[in-house]
Formats: sequence, structure tokens, C-alpha cells
Amino acid sequence: MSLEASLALQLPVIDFTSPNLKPGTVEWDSVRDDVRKALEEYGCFEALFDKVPVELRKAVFDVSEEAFRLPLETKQRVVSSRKYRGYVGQIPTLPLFEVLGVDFAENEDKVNEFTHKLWPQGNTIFSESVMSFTEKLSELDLMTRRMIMESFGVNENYIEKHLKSTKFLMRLMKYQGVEETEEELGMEAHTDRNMLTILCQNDVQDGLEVKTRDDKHWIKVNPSQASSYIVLGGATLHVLMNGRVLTGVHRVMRMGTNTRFSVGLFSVPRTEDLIYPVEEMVDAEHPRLFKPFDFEAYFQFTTEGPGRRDLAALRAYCGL
Ligand SMILES: O=C(O)CCC(=O)C(=O)O
Ligand SMILES: [Fe+2]
Repeated sequence: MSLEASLALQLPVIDFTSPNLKPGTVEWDSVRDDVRKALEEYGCFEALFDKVPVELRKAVFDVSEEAFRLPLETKQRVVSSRKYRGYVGQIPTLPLFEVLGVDFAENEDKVNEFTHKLWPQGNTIFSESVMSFTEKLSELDLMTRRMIMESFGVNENYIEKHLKSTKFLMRLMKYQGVEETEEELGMEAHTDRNMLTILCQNDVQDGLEVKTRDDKHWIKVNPSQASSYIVLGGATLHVLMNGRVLTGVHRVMRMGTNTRFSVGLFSVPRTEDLIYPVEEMVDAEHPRLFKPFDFEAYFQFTTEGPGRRDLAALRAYCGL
């Protein structure tokens, strides 16, 4: 696919700002219908969500810039044996991209441990911003997952248990801008492996693109407001919902001299739980599509060869 295939298409925009957005209300049911439609048709949507104060969102981008300014040797103190956790940079195919992945971003001890590796003397603004951003933004993740499961009639006990069986990974990302006129790939096209991903970016608006379901076009994502977040379905949610919700294929383009910073909140299954389609999603009309799989093993599989970050590879890995 050529790089310049983007069209002036738009993602669905869903408003989560109603103060009455609680399960059982008319507002909830209406947003729930929109979420289902968007995840069925795009595997992705733009959420308007005002529970993250503007100053907090700004603070996260400020500490992210501060962290990336640290010397390379310092950033490398948080290198993880697992790809895309800890620090990753200097990737030969994407030399201008760097990421700092904070695993268990909801857990004070883990965030403090991560922070102390970067700043041995501590950095409370960093750790507190990461934690409170995770706490506030995870509400959007939890609401979305509850809505999608409810809309397919999944029972309440399962939903409660499911929502508690995840942890959060926060990825701080930087795409260095350089002098050039051509568009260039900042991150190759892929689907995420986790449950849901929530993305936001600094004031550099361009970059993120999501593929249409028919595989023909790239939608340029231009968040409409300062309180916009992009929500993407991941492979694990796709398996849980027995293929009934899509995973949004996405990529990042780097454009010109502007350095782009983005932040992603990823809900990830806890390793001890095997992933398989929820009972209510399987019936005569919708036969079981996937066998149980272990998330860590699947994650490892996707890192061991090219082209393993799409639905075809997922089906080859655990399809029936
Ligand atoms: O930088 C972004 O907006 C997207 C990052 C992304 O797709 C990922 O981390 O999986
Ligand atoms: Fe992604």
C-alpha cells in the first residue's frame, strides 16, 4: 500500500461527557449503542472524555518530554527483556522513534520503581502524573469494555471479573521531527495485541491513521478537541468477543520537522488468565472461532517474525 493513500474520511466521535453516564440510564444505553457500532465497523472511535483535567494531560506530556531528554544510558536503565515495555529506541527501521513503557501504571510501587530507575533521587511530578492520568483515563477503558460486553448480553458476574483481571501499560512515545518534505512512516501498520488502547497526542495533530474495514483507505485521525482520545480495539478483545468486534489497524506517519509525542494507555490481561471467547458470544449462528490462548505466549509470537500483528496472524495462531 502506498504511503499517500489517506482520504478525508472521519472516525465516529462518541461523547462520554454526560454527567449521567451510569449503567442503566438512557444516556448510557445510547453511548453503548454508539460504542458497539463503532467497534463493529471501525474497531476504533474518537471519545470525548472530560474526566482527565487539561492540566493533568499537559503534565503527562511535560514529564514525557523531560524523560526523553535524559541521557540514553539513563533511559536504558528501564530496558525490559520484553519488547515494548521499558525503554525502546534506536530501532534500525524506525531510528527516530522512542518509547518508555510503564508496566502496571495503576500500581504505586511499580510506578515508583520505574521512576527511581530514571531519577534515582525521585521525581514525584513524574510518578504522580503517570498514576493519576492512568487512574482517570482507565475509567474510559472500563466503561467502554463494560458497554461492549453488556451490549452483547454478557452476564454481570463475568463483566465484573473480566474488568478486574486486567492491568494497565502506559506507553510514552516520541517521534523525532526532522528536516524533510516527504511523509515518512513513524510506526508500521499493526493491530494492538491487548484489550483496548486509548491514545492521545500533543498539539502535533497529524500522524495517527486508521485503516477502513474494507482495507482500502487510511483515515487520518484529527482529534476534534483537547479532550479527545482515540480508542482502539485490540486482538484480545477480538478473541473474547468471538470476532464480533474489530481491531483497528493503525499506523503513524511522521510529517516534517514537528516532533510528535503521544501517550497510550493499554489494558492488558493478567498473565495467569487464559483468553477465550465469552460463553454468550458462542451459539449456533456464531460458532467458536478461537481456542484458548495465553497472552504472554501470543505476545512473544508476535515479536518473533514480521507480519504477525494482524488478524490473519491471530487466526493462524489461535483460530479454530
Ligand atoms: O503513537 C501513536 O499514536 C500510536 C502508537 C501505537 O500504535 C502503539 O503504541 O501501539
Ligand atoms: Fe498500536
